[in-house]
Amino acid sequence: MSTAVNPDLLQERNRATFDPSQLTYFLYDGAEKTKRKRYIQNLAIQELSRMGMKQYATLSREEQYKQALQKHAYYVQTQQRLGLTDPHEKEHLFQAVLPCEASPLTLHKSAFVNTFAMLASEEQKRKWLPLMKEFRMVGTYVQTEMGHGSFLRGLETTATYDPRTQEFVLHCPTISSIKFWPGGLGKTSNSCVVMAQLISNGQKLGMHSFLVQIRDLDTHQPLSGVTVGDIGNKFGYHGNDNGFLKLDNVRIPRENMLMRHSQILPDGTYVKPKNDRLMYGGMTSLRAGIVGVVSQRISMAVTIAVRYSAVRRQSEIQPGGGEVQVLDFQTQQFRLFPQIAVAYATTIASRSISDYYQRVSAQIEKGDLQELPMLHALSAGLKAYCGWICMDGVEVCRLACGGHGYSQASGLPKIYVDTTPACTYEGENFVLMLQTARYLIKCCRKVAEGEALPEVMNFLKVNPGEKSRLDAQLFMPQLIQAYRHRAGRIAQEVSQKLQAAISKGVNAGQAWNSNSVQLINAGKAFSQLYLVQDFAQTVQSFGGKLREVMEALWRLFAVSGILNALGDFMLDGYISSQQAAMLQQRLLDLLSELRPNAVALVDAFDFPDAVLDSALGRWDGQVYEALYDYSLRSKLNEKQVLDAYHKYQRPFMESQWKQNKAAALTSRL
Ligand SMILES: CCCCCCCC/C=C\CCCCCCCC(=O)SCCNC(=O)CCNC(=O)[C@H](O)C(C)(C)COP(=O)(O)OP(=O)(O)OC[C@H]1O[C@@H](n2cnc3c(N)ncnc32)[C@H](O)[C@@H]1OP(=O)(O)O
Ligand SMILES: Cc1cc2nc3c(=O)[nH]c(=O)nc-3n(C[C@H](O)[C@H](O)[C@H](O)COP(=O)(O)OP(=O)(O)OC[C@H]3O[C@@H](n4cnc5c(N)ncnc54)[C@H](O)[C@@H]3O)c2cc1C
Repeated sequence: MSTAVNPDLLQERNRATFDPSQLTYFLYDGAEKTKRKRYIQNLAIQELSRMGMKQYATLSREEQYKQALQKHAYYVQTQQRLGLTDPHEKEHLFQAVLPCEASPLTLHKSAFVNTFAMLASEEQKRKWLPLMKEFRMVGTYVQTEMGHGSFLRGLETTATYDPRTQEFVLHCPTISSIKFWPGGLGKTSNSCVVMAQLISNGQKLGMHSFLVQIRDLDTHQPLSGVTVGDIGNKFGYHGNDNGFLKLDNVRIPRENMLMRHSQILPDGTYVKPKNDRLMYGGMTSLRAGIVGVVSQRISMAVTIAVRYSAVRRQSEIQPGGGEVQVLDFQTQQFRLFPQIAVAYATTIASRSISDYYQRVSAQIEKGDLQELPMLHALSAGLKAYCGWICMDGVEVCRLACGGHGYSQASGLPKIYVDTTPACTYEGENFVLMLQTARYLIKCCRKVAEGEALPEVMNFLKVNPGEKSRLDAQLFMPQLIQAYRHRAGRIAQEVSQKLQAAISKGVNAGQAWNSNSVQLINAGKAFSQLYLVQDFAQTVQSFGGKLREVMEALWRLFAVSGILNALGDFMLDGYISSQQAAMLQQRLLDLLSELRPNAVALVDAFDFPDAVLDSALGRWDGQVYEALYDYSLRSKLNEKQVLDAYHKYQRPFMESQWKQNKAAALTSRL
């Protein structure tokens, strides 16, 4: 394959008005850490290539599973070999080893060990953490059942305490109570944290967590009373053996209930937790982490689509003027540039929610639970909102690549099927957004009662007759104020509707359901406000040319967000028709302004080609060579005439021939 860089891409890189390495250093915390990231990723990419790893998309389900295990083992061993302790360095390595290739071992650390560490007592941690860390115990987080996932109080699996033997009896009494979906459960895990309804002394005590061994640690055979397996093929995520588990009166010692926050004493007495929401801590941590996962996915997808759009030439703008780069079409810019903005906005939000998570969990460790409701509302809202916009964005990128976007060679289907489950797992997005709305409504009540709010919630003190002062300059404070006003207005309006319904005698549940579409909108508006503010704050920390470009990108994010939900901003007359028309025009101006920097903005993400795994998104832009090479490697091309021709196609053809068969058997027309 040619080693030259495609001249269109070269030209794009030459015409950028800022130095993308400045942005790369921002993303990876400086020049030194960027160098280290590149070292770690290149090492892994070269070693894996020498180990003969195959392209994920060319493998069967079983092969994807096997290769993912092999790669995950390499990931852990390489971490140890290089002595990596920094979580970012581990993440860089992971990205290079398993880019969008669901591994059956992902849940071991992120959900099994982490949840265990959060919910177990010190004594339990001393006993089991070493076994988990050295992979004697390989585990997952087993919560969802066939019949219930969102509604945790509806889970049916029981853990009944037997004081005579000081054991819990774990049991799935019905078909709907079979645990279903947990990652790595089907074939890989020998242990798990199981969420089950605790029953002691005949009392139902709600959902609690238990450490349950499901397979022999040596032979890996399922233990007695355990029925476990893979759930079968899915939309994607094939490297992962999402599984089912049926527990049939399985007995575990009393010490296997995770006892940090609540306990069962030997005689069956229940000791309540200080706050029963602490049980959900593992989910909150993953939700915060998922914002980072989806931001990475959209960053990859938009890198592919923008680079490809710079080398793809199609149609003329001026008759006779020659074919243009498709990136020059306004419609292509309209589709792709907002996705670059989404990629940066969500990346920035993922950092701040992760910092906030760390801060609040440190407070929780010390027994201060004051900020837990805010953390829950924010992590749920951002997980849902970022999940949605990143998933939609990946598909926009795929469609913007035309026919080749539909080929696995583009890398985009692989990214999409890895992004979309983030809207479902760890809390279905609508369900989570309603949790965010629940917090907003509580805050609205506080406003009504004159109580103090956390600083970030002050936007809920809405000035009803307010009019926007936005003009063509698109000043930051005015744009941000538009989002504050809209988020505040929607939340207050739906809060008043709820109050009105309740005072008319409608029960609270009914009132909630009848207003839930608007409640979702309130949650979205709040989450979007968070992204807009956070992105703005980061942009202000940049200087020089980088600041100019990132300010334009931020404006595009803010303006396209308003235009996509124009009704929200205009319904109460906050934004006038003239202002709306001005925003429509300014959006188009921003597209032209950003055009020279589009490639530099995606180059700054610094994804190695092996991570993008895309014929279209290659650094050198040699897309046609790569596509052709990919086709030649299709398994169907291994033989010139396939067995299926002789077995099915030929007999079928012959069955259709009306003329004398012998005559038709001539080999050329
Ligand atoms: C540090 C490491 C980071 C690493 C990051 C790496 C990332 C790795 C990347 C990729 C791998 C990902 C691989 C996939 C993993 C998938 C795993 C799974 O899918 S596990 C299953 C998830 N299942 C759900 O999420 C169920 C959703 N349902 C629920 O959570 C609940 O049922 C909910 C919230 C919908 C309702 O809970 P209610 O029915 O028990 O209770 P109510 O009465 O509604 O709430 C009680 C109070 O508790 C609060 N609450 C609920 N959840 C809370 C929480 N988590 N924290 C704090 N408060 C909470 C509520 O807001 C409410 O508050 P008030 O009473 O209004 O004050
Ligand atoms: C790839 C993948 C990996 C997973 N990994 C794990 C894992 O490791 N461990 C684990 O335990 N689980 C796992 N799950 C399960 C996952 O957490 C659940 O599927 C998820 O929580 C959604 O629950 P559900 O399937 O019951 O959806 P449902 O709740 O049945 O959702 C169906 C519809 O009902 C709506 N709905 C439900 N409740 C409400 C409500 N109160 N208000 C309004 N609408 C509502 C939803 O919005 C949705 O549109 C995984 C799932 C997937 C797809």
